[in-house]
Parts: sequence; structure tokens; C-alpha cells
Amino acid sequence: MMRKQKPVKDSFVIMTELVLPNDTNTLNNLMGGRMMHLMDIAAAISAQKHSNRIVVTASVDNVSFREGIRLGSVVTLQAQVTRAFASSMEVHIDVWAEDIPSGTKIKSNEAFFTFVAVDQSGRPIDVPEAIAETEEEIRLYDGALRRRQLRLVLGGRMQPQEATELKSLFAMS
Ligand SMILES: CC(=O)SCCNC(=O)CCNC(=O)[C@H](O)C(C)(C)COP(=O)(O)OP(=O)(O)OC[C@H]1O[C@@H](n2cnc3c(N)ncnc32)[C@H](O)[C@@H]1OP(=O)(O)O
Repeated sequence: MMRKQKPVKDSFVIMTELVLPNDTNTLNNLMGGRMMHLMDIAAAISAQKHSNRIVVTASVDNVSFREGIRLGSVVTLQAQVTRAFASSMEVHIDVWAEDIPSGTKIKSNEAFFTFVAVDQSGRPIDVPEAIAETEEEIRLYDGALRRRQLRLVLGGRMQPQEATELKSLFAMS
């Protein structure tokens, strides 16, 4: 049976949050764990929209916090599936912090999450193929296989010699 296809743009999610006192540390900056929580939710909704399934977080690639986000800031999270494999999907997420009184908006961080679609018993289940259309979507799609191999090797789920994309990247023999 032919695998179902869906454009990646159908998985686009935008989520906006106000940084409140309960979200901050003693320096009045948004706590990293709270930020990760928001990122996980926005990215999971994106993976759900692509797969129309329950999804679980399988892994998160490195996240660095460039600048503190102040109490009262508005945080905007934008997530979209970059590529689907069999049951897993890579989701790219961008996070912006906006200080409305001063009119400043900075990119706070970005990350790649991997979600796996599961059935009611928690077993992985295949998802539709993801179709990239714009130049940026195609750039992210093209890099997704390399990132997948890297995270699977680092997670001990793939032998380095099987990682063909990484071999060409590092010109390994
Ligand atoms: C501590 C927390 O907060 S956890 C947060 C919530 N997340 C969870 O509870 C998920 C817990 N983990 C699980 O349920 C399972 O490990 C699953 C569903 C993610 C994977 O189940 P497994 O039985 O290992 O499945 P399997 O080996 O068949 O792999 C299924 C897919 O997951 C992918 N996968 C598994 N582990 C990882 C990983 N660490 N990183 C990226 N992808 C992964 C595989 O590459 C495979 O993808 P594919 O089908 O597209 O080729």
C-alpha cells in the first residue's frame, strides 16, 4: 500500500506564552526547565498534527540558552516537522523572546526534537511521509538524515559504521 504523504507545512504550530513570576528563577529570568517544557509541548503538537497519533518524546538534541528571558517577556515558539522516517519524526523549533514595552524581539534558542508515534499500547506505528516544499523546508529535510544518524549513534542505537551520512561528512574510510 502506498504510504500517505503530508506537506510539512500542515504541522506548523505557533504557541505564545507570557513569562509570569512562577516561571522564573531568583534573577527574574525564565527557568531553563520551564522553557524545555514549553518547547516539548509545542513540538509534540506539531508531531501529532503530522501523524494524527499519540506521540512520545524520544530525544532532544542540544539546546543552549543564549540570553536570559526576563519576567514579563512574551515567548513565541514555532515548531514544524522537518522529516518523517518510519515511526519517528524530527521537529524543528525556534523560540523568540519579545519585550513589548521596549519593542525588542530576539531569537532565544532553537532545537530539534524527535517524536515517535505510538498506538494505544505504546508500540511504534508508521507515520505519513513528510513533503518539504519551500527552500528552507528542503534544507531542513536534507539535513535530517544526518542528524538522525548522529543522535542514534550517540544514543547507542546505531553502529558508527552504519552511519553512511556521517561517513561522507567526516570523509571516514
Ligand atoms: C524522562 C522523560 O521525560 S521521557 C518523555 C516521554 N517519552 C517517553 O516516555 C518515551 C519513552 N520511550 C519509548 O516509549 C520508546 O523508547 C520509543 C517508543 C521512543 C521507541 O521504542 P522502541 O521499542 O525502542 O522502538 P524501535 O527501536 O522500534 O524504534 C522506533 C523508532 O524510534 C526511534 N528512536 C528510538 N530511540 C530513539 C532516540 N533515542 N532518539 C531518536 N529516535 C529514537 C527509532 O529510530 C525508530 O525510528 P523509525 O521507526 O522512524 O525508524
